[in-house]
Amino acid sequence: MKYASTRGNVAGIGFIDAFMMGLANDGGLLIPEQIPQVSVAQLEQWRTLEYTELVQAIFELYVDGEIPSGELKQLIESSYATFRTPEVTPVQQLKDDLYLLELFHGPTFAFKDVALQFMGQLYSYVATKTGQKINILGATSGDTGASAIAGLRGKEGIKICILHPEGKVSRVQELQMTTVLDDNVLNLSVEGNFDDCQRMIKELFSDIDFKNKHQLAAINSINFIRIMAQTVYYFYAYFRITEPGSTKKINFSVPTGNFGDIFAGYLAKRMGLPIHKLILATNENNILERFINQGVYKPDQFKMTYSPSMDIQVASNFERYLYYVTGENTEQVKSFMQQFAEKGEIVIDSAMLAIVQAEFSAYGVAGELCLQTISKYNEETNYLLDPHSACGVAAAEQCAGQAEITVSLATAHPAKFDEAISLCGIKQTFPDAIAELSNKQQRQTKVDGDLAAITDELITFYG
Ligand SMILES: Cc1ncc(COP(=O)(O)O)c(C=O)c1O
Ligand SMILES: N[C@@H](CCOP(=O)(O)O)C(=O)O
Repeated sequence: MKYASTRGNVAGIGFIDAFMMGLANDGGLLIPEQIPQVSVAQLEQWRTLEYTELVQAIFELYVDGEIPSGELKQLIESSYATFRTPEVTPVQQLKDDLYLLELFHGPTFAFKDVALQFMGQLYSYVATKTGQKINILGATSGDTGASAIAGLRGKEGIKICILHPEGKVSRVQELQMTTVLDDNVLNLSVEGNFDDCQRMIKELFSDIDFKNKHQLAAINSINFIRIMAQTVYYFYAYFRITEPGSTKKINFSVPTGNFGDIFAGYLAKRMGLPIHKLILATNENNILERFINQGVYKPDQFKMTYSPSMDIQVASNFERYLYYVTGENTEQVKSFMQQFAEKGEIVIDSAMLAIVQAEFSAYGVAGELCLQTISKYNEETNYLLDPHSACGVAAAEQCAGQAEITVSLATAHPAKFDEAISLCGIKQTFPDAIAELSNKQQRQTKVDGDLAAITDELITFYG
C-alpha cells in the first residue's frame, strides 16, 4: 500500500512516511493509492471480532507490513485500554429505526480519542525507533486539542502545540487542554476563530523549510491516519445492528465540521461496507450542507453556535472528497483548489452534483432545533444527547427515508457542553474526570491571530 497526494505531486510513499508527512508536501492531502477492497465473505468473517481485533484487521490493510503484526497489536491494545468500555464504541438503540454509535468513551469524552489514542502511541513508537524529535502542531475547535494532548502529554521526544480560538471553545474543552501542565505541551489561545487557526497551521505545514527544520507533525484529520482509524467504528456499528446476509438499508448520520468523520464513513463505503446513505449534519455554519444541496462550496459569515466544535467554514477534508468525485483527477482538484484560493468558491456542474447527491444527504440544524432535539430525546427516551450528537439525530430525522435504519454518531459526551444542556433546563451529573477539572491550575499563552506572533512562540517552544 502506498500513499499519494490529491494534487498529484507526491506519490509512492509508505505508511509511516505518510503518517509523518501529515499534510502532503505539495499542499494536498494524502490518500491511499488504491482503496483496499473488502469482500462480502471477508466482511462476514469480521462480524464477530472484538473491537481491537477489527482495528487490527483493518489497519493491516493500510500499514501493509511496515509495522510487524505483534507490535501493531500492542499499539492497538494500549490505545484502547484507556477506554471506559471494552466495546470501545458501543451502539445503543434510541427508537425502532434509529441507533446511536457512542464515540465518547475515551479519556476526553469525544470521538477524537478513537484515533488520537492510537496516534499518540504511534508517534511514540516512531520517536523510540528512530530517535527522531517530533514536534506536533494542531488546531482545534475544542475536541481534537484536548484529545491530542491527552494522547501525547509527557511522551519522550515529542512536543505538542495546539492553537484554539480564544473564548470559542466550551469551558470544559478549555479546561481539558489548559490544565495539562506537562513541559511538552503548549496551548496557544488565539484571537480569531477555528478557521483562522486551521489556516495558519496549514500555512506553516506548507512552508517545507520550516516544516523540515522543526520536524513538524500533524494530529488533525489532514493526517490520513486519523481517517483510517475512524473507519473502524462504521464497520463495528454495522455488524452490531445487522444479521449475516442482511439487505437492510443502513444510513449513517454524521455531525460534521472538518469533513473528517464523514469522510471516514465514505472511505468505509468505498472499501465495501454496504452503507446506504451518508447523512451530513451541520449547524448554522452550513457550507457543506449548501455544497451538497446546491453544488456551491463558498464560506459564509462565521457563526457561534451551541455546537462549537462544528463551528467551521472551511472543511479541511473536503479536498479528499473532491479527489474522488472528480474521478481521482489531480489536475481538476488543483484547479478547484486554485479557484477557491482566488475566487473564494468552488462551483461544480450538474453531472458532478448528481454524483454528490447520490452519495450524501445533508441538513443544517438551526440552534433552536438542536436544543429541541436534546429536550425531546431527554424527555421521551431519557437519553441526554450533546449538542453535536443532537444535530446528527435531527438531520437523521429529516433525511432518512421509509424502511431505512440510521446510525447517528454520538460524537461527544453532554458533560463537555453544559452551556447548551443547561439552556434546555436540564441539570446533568458530571463524570468525576470532568467535575475535577475546575479545581486544577491552568496554563495557556494568549496570542494575536497573527502568523508571525505564532511562529515566534513555536520557535521558542520547539527549540
Ligand atoms: C463533538 C464533535 N462532533 C463533530 C465534529 C465534526 O467532525 P469532523 O470535523 O470530522 O467533521 C467535531 C469536530 O471535529 C466534534 O468535536
Ligand atoms: N472539531 C475539531 C476541529 C478539528 O478537526 P480535525 O478532525 O481536523 O482535527 C476539533 O474539535 O478540534
